[in-house]
Amino acid sequence: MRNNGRVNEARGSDAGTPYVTLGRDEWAALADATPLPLTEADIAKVRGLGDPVDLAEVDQIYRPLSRLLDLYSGATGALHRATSQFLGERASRTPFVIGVAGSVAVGKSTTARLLKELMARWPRSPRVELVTTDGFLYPNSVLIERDLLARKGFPESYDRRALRNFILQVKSGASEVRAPVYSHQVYDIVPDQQVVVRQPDVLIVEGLNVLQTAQSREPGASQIAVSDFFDVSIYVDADPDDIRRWYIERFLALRESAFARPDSYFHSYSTLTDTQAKAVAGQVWDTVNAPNLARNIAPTRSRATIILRKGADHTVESVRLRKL
Ligand SMILES: Nc1ncnc2c1ncn2[C@@H]1O[C@H](COP(=O)(O)OP(=O)(O)O)[C@@H](O)[C@H]1O
Ligand SMILES: CC(C)(COP(=O)(O)O)[C@@H](O)C(=O)NCCC(=O)O
Repeated sequence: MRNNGRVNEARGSDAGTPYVTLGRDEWAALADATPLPLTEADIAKVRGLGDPVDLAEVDQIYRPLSRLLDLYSGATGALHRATSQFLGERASRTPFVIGVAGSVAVGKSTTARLLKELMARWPRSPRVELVTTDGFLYPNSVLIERDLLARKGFPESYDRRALRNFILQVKSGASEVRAPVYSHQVYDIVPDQQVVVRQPDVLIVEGLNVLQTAQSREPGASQIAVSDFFDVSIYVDADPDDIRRWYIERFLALRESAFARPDSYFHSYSTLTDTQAKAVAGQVWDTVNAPNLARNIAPTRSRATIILRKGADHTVESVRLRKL
């Protein structure tokens, strides 16, 4: 295998799994020689609250990832053209679709936003759109009616059919597809607001449950899941104890920023002491987000094409790449 002018032995997959695991340095060496197209100011714009991602992390982790995705995008396009040729049809435009999954507070949004910026700077300047699945959560009124408000983020709290149809339409090349919008600030779907996606070259779909399979238990349910439309998927992974800590630290920081605004659903939390805020955040984590991670999200990790494993300081320690 050629790599930056060097020749490596082909790596075997990890015993009993379809993955090969690369340590941080080994992974970083796989970037090509092109310079990082982002500056510290670009990174500051996409960095999520509490996520310390910096230039070194983007250079060592995200630059090789962008290169791999560029290769995958080219190969997927070729496969799509082969299908069209076989069918005797003119190849239609279809976006390359990437799923980004992982727990609440693991930093998926930062990963997805960084990829958007990097991919938009590929030589052919593709149009990259990013959609988060929170827009497909049922409104609070519906969640209350179904006794699901304390399960926000669980698979059943989403309108999965609408999300699936949204991706199907974008992938089918529809000229304009609309998605609802969720506000963390008001903790609900925003009425009368939509995001409009117009024939992107790349679509990134980011959310907790994007790697779920179809719910075959539901009578009459479609056997097609959102994940069936992904050309590549990325799972952002970390030790649940670290994620719990990040969640609580972010809650403490939000208390002084987002929660302090009067329109915040959590405005009453803005006056909590540190001890009280830690207890509230810990309780939300333990009763909602931790069970969702254990029951619904973590079991989907083994379906991802790429697993980014973060250490306690949020930096990526290793990358697992599906080889088989
Ligand atoms: N209560 C909140 N108020 C305002 N912003 C929030 C709140 N909770 C989360 N966020 C922001 O929403 C985004 C998504 O958060 P989350 O679903 O936990 O995913 P992740 O941390 O993996 O990106 C993050 O940028 C986070 O800072
Ligand atoms: C909005 C979320 C469900 C995440 O949505 P996603 O975009 O991942 O589909 C999550 O951030 C959330 O608010 N969970 C509810 C529990 C909590 O307040 O932490």
